[in-house]
Formats: sequence, C-alpha cells, structure tokens
Amino acid sequence: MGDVAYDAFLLVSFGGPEGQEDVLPFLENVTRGRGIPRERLETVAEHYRHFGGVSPINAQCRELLQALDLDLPVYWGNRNWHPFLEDTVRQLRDDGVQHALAFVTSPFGSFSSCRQYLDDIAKARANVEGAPQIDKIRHYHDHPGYIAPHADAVRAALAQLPSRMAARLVFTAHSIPTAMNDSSGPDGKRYEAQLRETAALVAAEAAPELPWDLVWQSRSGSPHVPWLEPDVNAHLEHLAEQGVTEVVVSPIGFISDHLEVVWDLDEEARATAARLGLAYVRAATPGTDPRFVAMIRQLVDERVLAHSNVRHALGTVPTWDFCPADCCVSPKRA
Ligand SMILES: CC1=C(CCC(=O)O)c2cc3nc(cc4[nH]c(cc5[nH]c(cc1n2)c(C)c5CCC(=O)O)c(CCC(=O)O)c4C)C(CCC(=O)O)=C3C
Ligand SMILES: [Fe+2]
Repeated sequence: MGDVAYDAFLLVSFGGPEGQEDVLPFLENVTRGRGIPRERLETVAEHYRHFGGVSPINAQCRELLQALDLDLPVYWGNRNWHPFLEDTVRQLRDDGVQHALAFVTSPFGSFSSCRQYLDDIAKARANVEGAPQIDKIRHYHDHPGYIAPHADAVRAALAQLPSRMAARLVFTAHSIPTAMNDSSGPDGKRYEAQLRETAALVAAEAAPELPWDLVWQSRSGSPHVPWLEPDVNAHLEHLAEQGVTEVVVSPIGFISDHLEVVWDLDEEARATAARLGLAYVRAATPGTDPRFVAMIRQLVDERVLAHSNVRHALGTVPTWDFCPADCCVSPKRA
C-alpha cells in the first residue's frame, strides 16, 4: 500500500469570542443542550469580559498555524465560534480537497475532548455536499513533543521559587463529570489515565525528586452532578494545612494558555494561594514551542507515510488512528 494522499491539514479547535458582543452568543453555542445553569454562564461571561470579551484561544490557533510550516495547505475550523468548522469544510470542498487530516487542540480522550470533535466533523461533512473525507490525528498525551515543553516549563517555574527543594508539583486538567470519565476510551476512565500518565512523565522529566499530585479545575454544571475532584483550589488549602509552603501549578491538560489557564489559574488559584500564604508559580503551556510544533509535523508524517513505524510515545496507555464507534460516547447516551 502506498502513502496516504492527504491534501490538506485542518486545525480543529474549540473557538472563542473575539469581542464583548460575541460573548453571549458564543456561550449559547457552547452550552446548547448541555444543561449548564444560567448563573454559571453569567460567571463565565464575566471571565471573558475581563479580557475585553476576547478569548486567547483564537490568537493561539493563528500562531500555531503560522508556526507549522507543513507541506500541506492548512485550514482552521472551530466547534463554537468563527471560523466555524462547517464553513471551513465548505471551503475545503470548494478548493477541491479530497482527504484532509485533522489535528484537534486537545490531546486526550473523553466525550468533550475527542468524541464531540469527531461528531462536529461528521455533522459539518453531512451539511456540505461533496465534503472531503476527514481523518482525525490520534491522541498525543504522552508524545515527547508534548511532554518536553511542559517539563521545561515546570523546571523554569521551580527556579522562581524561594527554595525549590520544598516545593510541591500540582498538575491540573479540565474537570469533567465522573460519568464522562467513566465512558472515556474503550474501557472507561481513559481521560484520567492519560492525564495521570502525562503528569507522571512531566514530573519524571522535570523533577523526579519532588512529590506531585493531579487535580482538576474549571468545573461547571449542576453542583449535584459529581465531577472529577479535588478542585485545584481545595487542593491548595489541603496542601497549606499539611505545611506545604511552595507550589508549582502545571496545566498539563492544556496545549496553550486558554481562558481556563489565564483566569482559573492565574487569577483564581493564584488568589487562593496568596490567601493561604503559599508561594505560587504557574508553569507555561507548550503554545508554539518548537518541539510541540515539530510534534504536529511528526504526527502528520506518521499518518502520511504508510510504512512509517515511528510512533513517538513515552508512556504505555495505548493510542490508535481511528476511534472505535463506542469510544468516548456521550455519558447521556452511554
Ligand atoms: C475536557 C474539556 C476540555 C479540554 C478539551 C478541549 O480543548 O476541548 C475543554 C476545553 C475548553 N472549554 C472551553 C470553554 C468552555 N467549556 C465549557 C463547559 C465544559 N467544558 C467541559 C470539558 C472540557 N472543556 C465540560 C464537560 C463542560 C460542561 C459542558 C459540557 O458538558 O459540554 C464552557 C461553558 C461554561 C462553563 O461551564 O465553563 C466554556 C465557556 C474552552 C475555551 C477556552 C478559551 O476561550 O480559551 C476550551 C479550550
Ligand atoms: Fe470546557
């Protein structure tokens, strides 16, 4: 069999508002049919408003596309805001693209971070007659190009603490409902397993001598629905009670400084730490680190070269090119 003839690269992301007037329509798109309380929406709207109604995620997608330097033409489409995936798929079709390869800005499995993007792609294709075939690139939670920038960032953050040897590493990722975690991957709890592996790999590379924890952030939904815990703020309280005085918070669940990072960590968790008298440094995310950009090129090569058996992975949680139909299904349907 010859190489796979992909003729376009498609960046698929979450999308975010580009100004104050976009904030509410954007949040309505995000939460359509997902039962998020009105008060939570107003709170989150305030977080966006604090930054002029502009999500950082769009600039980060543009910077990533600029940095990529692929042999394929590059396109970008979002789930929740312009450029909408469906419009981009229409553009792909109009440009004569037959078979695109999609990179999603979340490295992990779960309904929110994997299946929903596959559903978005399927829906966009269904609405565009003559749409190209679109394959999604595999999970990359343990790719060296994802681990190394996070590990360097943890080292750099530790260097800013008064006495690095007494520090605690706190890895954070987006919380999800426990039911969504239970239906992640082919046999459940894959989201949590991948994040635990990412955390272990980053800790081992950055500071093997230090203790670390994996905690969760940015929960929403009804307080009666269980989500992954502990929350980062509660965990900081717990650490302070135990006598810990210095923390590095590393957002391993994020490829770049999304709103959850610049608000939930840089504002809220930092304030929690200040109240507790904890020295607090937030580690950087990969963004356009050259190793992360090179990872994307390697993941494209992995798929294009049919005989390539190079499949960079530092961990043991398996990844695959094509998700089975019953993988990461919505917990409501599971
Ligand atoms: C696992 C996961 C990722 C990582 C994977 C990925 O990257 O996709 C992620 C990313 C993101 N989530 C984002 C924003 C939001 N997520 C929300 C709501 C929710 N997220 C959830 C999970 C995740 N979310 C869940 C289970 C909900 C509850 C509703 C539901 O069951 O679907 C809401 C509604 C309000 C709120 O409740 O917070 C907003 C505004 C942005 C943009 C940030 C920016 O603008 O920089 C990004 C990258
Ligand atoms: Fe989210």
